[in-house]
This record gives sequence, structure tokens and C-alpha cells, in this order.
Amino acid sequence: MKITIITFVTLWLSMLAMSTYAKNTQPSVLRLQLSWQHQFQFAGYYAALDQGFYREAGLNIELLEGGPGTLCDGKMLAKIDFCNASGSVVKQRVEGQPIVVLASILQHSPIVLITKKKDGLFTPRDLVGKRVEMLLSGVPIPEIHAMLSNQGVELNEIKLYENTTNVSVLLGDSIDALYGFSTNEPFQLREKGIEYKIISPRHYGVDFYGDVLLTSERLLQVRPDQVEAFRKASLRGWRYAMNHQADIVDLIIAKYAPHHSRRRLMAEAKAIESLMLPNLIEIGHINAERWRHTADTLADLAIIKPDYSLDGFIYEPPKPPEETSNLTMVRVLIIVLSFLTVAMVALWGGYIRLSQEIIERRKVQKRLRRDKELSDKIAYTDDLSGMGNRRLFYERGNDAILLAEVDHTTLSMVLMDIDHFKQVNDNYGHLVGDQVICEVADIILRIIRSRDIQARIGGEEFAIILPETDLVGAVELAERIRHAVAELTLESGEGSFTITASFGVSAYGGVNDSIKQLMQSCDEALYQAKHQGRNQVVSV
Ligand SMILES: Nc1nc2c(ncn2[C@@H]2O[C@H](COP(=O)(O)OP(=O)(O)OP(=O)(O)O)[C@@H](O)[C@H]2O)c(=O)[nH]1
Repeated sequence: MKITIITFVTLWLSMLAMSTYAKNTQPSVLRLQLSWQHQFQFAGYYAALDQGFYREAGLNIELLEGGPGTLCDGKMLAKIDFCNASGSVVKQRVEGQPIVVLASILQHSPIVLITKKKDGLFTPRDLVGKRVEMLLSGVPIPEIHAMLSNQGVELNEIKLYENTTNVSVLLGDSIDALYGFSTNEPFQLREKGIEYKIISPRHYGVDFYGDVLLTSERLLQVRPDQVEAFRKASLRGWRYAMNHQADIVDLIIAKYAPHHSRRRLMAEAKAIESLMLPNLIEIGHINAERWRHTADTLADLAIIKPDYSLDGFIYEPPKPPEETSNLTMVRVLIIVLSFLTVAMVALWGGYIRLSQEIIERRKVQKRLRRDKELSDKIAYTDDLSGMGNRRLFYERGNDAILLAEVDHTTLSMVLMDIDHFKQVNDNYGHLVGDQVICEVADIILRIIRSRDIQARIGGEEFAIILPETDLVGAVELAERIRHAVAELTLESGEGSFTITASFGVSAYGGVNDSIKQLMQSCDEALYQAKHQGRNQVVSV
């Protein structure tokens, strides 16, 4: 009996100890305050949560949605562990707030001014005497302020209004320009059918960082490992999000913002990509010079004092492991080796079976990947010419137009049609006709750049979208294709023959503000080229 009681008490005590241990090892919650309502702007953090990157890093992260009035500063970071803000947050640091920037997520700021196209307000100088929504809690938005100042416009020359975060005000007559994000408002305006113009600080020499990730000096002091783990897992989340944009859009709709449409979030994703530049710059990269430049801009505007200091503002990740002492390395090595030996002995039994399963699974995954690649290829390719098809042209073309709009870059379209193609078929037969289509496709693919979007969109009709190309450049390219086609010698059973082609060219902008409208303009130009005798390029 005595033994039973002792055994029971021992068991109970060990269970209690185990549960206390479990409680202690459960990571405490760290909170990230988002600056706005759920949308693609925070894609990296959703991805890090959903993909388990935070969990793998031993973190328990909670995301807090933001909204009007959310302000990421020292006061917030006294209560919340992390938050995201715009590049002008450097002002708060210079004023003495103990905040630290962990990563620069958007390399360029999305902040812009938006006007109605019909009002003809296209530059900062046009805003003199106008009503502009550019105050946040009574303070002018620094980037807009700097842009106006660069253009010699004083704040007292403008009627300043508090930001309402509602693009519909542009519909009425109460305001002439409002502040917005190039990642959000242009899409909303297009959906409402409002024609608008963007006045971007970037075009007037003001280039602040967009979203940056912040923490407090206090958290960095007491939990440096967790801060570093959070930074790394968040950036891993961002890399994942930018490589799987459509999946993250689905996740946002399913979990965070069911009221947003897929179209809206995809448009935002593309706009975010154009400000983040993940293919050019390592995500999160911080350039100290750019922060200094931002601070100088604010000092020029007398927003901050000229003798500012940025010491301690930019986070320095811990030194890489190779710089730790040799003794530590040896200790780590011994622990790892001991662990590996124990693990290998324990796992040896199941090893063979497991590796066979892995090989099998890899084979199946490879097959599925190949099948998927193949079906994607089929869905977007014209099987005769190997060029893209209509579907590819319209889907990728829409994205390209969106980027041109957000980035304020040029874009043009070329529409091309082989002349008297019916005669080729009639004289030499359909097989030779097919051969001609393939030869012309080869010429186009040889002459255009890899980022141009090309497709055979009809029988003997081809279309090309040329990003970052103006009308002159597009006409030049069309002429090169026209010459190459005219120089082509084709063979048939009845001897050789030549062909020509006609071209219609048009550029994005003005009435040509959609792929449909661009296509219509190109079509009109092509019709004119045919009408004027064929074998020529006409632009409108
Ligand atoms: N071989 C072949 N012919 C095709 C294909 N698709 C369409 N066609 C033919 O292309 C011809 C197009 O003729 P039309 O639209 O009258 O134009 P056209 O003879 O080129 O005359 P213009 O465009 O006015 O210079 C038709 O005879 C179609 O049958 C294809 O994939 N292969």
C-alpha cells in the first residue's frame, strides 16, 4: 500500500513538473501591428504565419490589423513588439523615440497625390490655390511636403485638408487632389470609372522608403534572439509571398479580408512588386545612405533639426557564425556530432523504408510538376507557331499595363497581319501556309526582347506588347520585323515566293488606357496600312 502511494505521488509530481515545463517552453506571444487593414501590403507576414516560418523559428506571432489613426512610433512600440511604418518615420527617431528599423520592405514609397484627369492638374505647381487632402492628424505628409517644396510651392499656397481615406471624394467637387497609395487607390478609381492623374514625389526627386519594419530598442536589448528570428522569418515570408502571389491572395481572401476581390488583390500584388523590386534588390535590404538622404530632405524642410543623429536607428544583424570563437565552434561540433550519432542509431531501422518512400514521393512530385508545366504550357501556347496565345496575351498584357501605370513608364502595342495570306493558301496549299506562319513567328521571336509579350492572336495575325517602349521605339521595331518578313524567301513545290506584312502601332496613354482600347487603336492603324497598299507600318 505504502509503495502504491509513493508511486502515485511520484507519478503525479513528475506529471506536474512536465506540464510546468511544457508551459514554460511555450513561446510567449509577440505582436506585430499592421499599419492598415488587411491587404497584400502585409503579404509576407501572412505567408510567414501560414507557412509555419514563425513557428519553425520558435515564435508565436499575432498580427493586429490597423486602420485610420494607426501610427507606428515609439509610443506604440512601448506596448507592441513590432510595427510597420513609412520611410518618414526617421523623423520620430531623430526626435528621440527609441525605435529601430529592422528591414526596408518597399524600396520606394507608394505615397502619391491623385487628381481628376478632367481638372488638368498634372504637376505640383498646378496645385497652387487648390484644395488638397494631405494632412494626417493635422501634419502634412512629409513626402508630399518635400515634393511641393522641391517645385517651389509653399504649403501656405495650398488649401490643406485632413485625409479622408475615401477616393469617392474625387467624384464630387469638394476637393482637387488627395493623398493615396499607388498600390490601392488607382485600382479603386478605375473600378469606379473615375479618370485620374498621379503626381508622384518620386518624379520630383523625393524617393523615401515605403513600408519598413520597426521594433523598439528595449525589445532588442532584452530579446535580441527573438527579434533576429522574427526579422529572418518575416523576410522568408516575404520571399515566399512574392514567389506565390496568387496563393497568398487566396489566403488573404480566405483568412483576413473576404470582402476584397481577387482582381483587386492581384493588382495590389503587382504594384507592391514594382515598389519592392525583389528581382533586383534583396528583400529587406537597408541602405544607410538612403536613410541619411531622407533625413537630409526632412532637415531641409525644417521638419527635423539639421544636426540630427541616426546612431542606433538601423538594426545590425548578429555576426555570422564563422566569426564566433573556435572553442564555441568545437563545442557546437561535439554536440551536433553526439546528437547525430544518437539520431542515426535510433533512425537506422526506419531509414531504408523512409528513403524508399522519399524517392517514390519525389518521383510522383516530379511527374505532377511535369504534368502541370505541360498543361500550363498548352493552356498559354499556340501549338502551330510556338508563340503565346490570346489568353496569354490578354492576361500578361493586363499586368504589363498595370505596371506601366503604377511606374509611369511607357508601353506600346504592335498588331501585325500577313498580306494576302489567303492567296498563299490558295496557291500553295494549307501546309505551306502553316509553314509561312511558323517562319514569321520565328522572325518575331528573334527580333523582340524576352520581356515583350507576344502571341498569335488569329489566323495570320500577331500581336506584341512592348513594355517601357514609346511609339517611336515600337514603330522602329515594327519596321525591323517588316523588313525581315519581306526579305524571307519561302519554298513551295512550285518554286520560291516572298510575302509581306502590314502593321498597326499604338502607345499606352490618353484614350489608350486599357488593353482593349490599345488593341482597337492598333486595329484602326492596321486597317489603314492595308488600305494604303499593305507592306507598311502605320501608327496612331
Ligand atoms: N494555313 C493556314 N491558314 C490559315 C490559318 N488560320 C487562318 N488561315 C487562313 O488565312 C486566310 C486569311 O485571309 P483573309 O482574312 O481574307 O486575309 P488576307 O488574304 O491575308 O488578306 P489581307 O489581310 O487583306 O491582306 C484565310 O484563308 C484563312 O483560312 C492557319 O492556321 N493556317
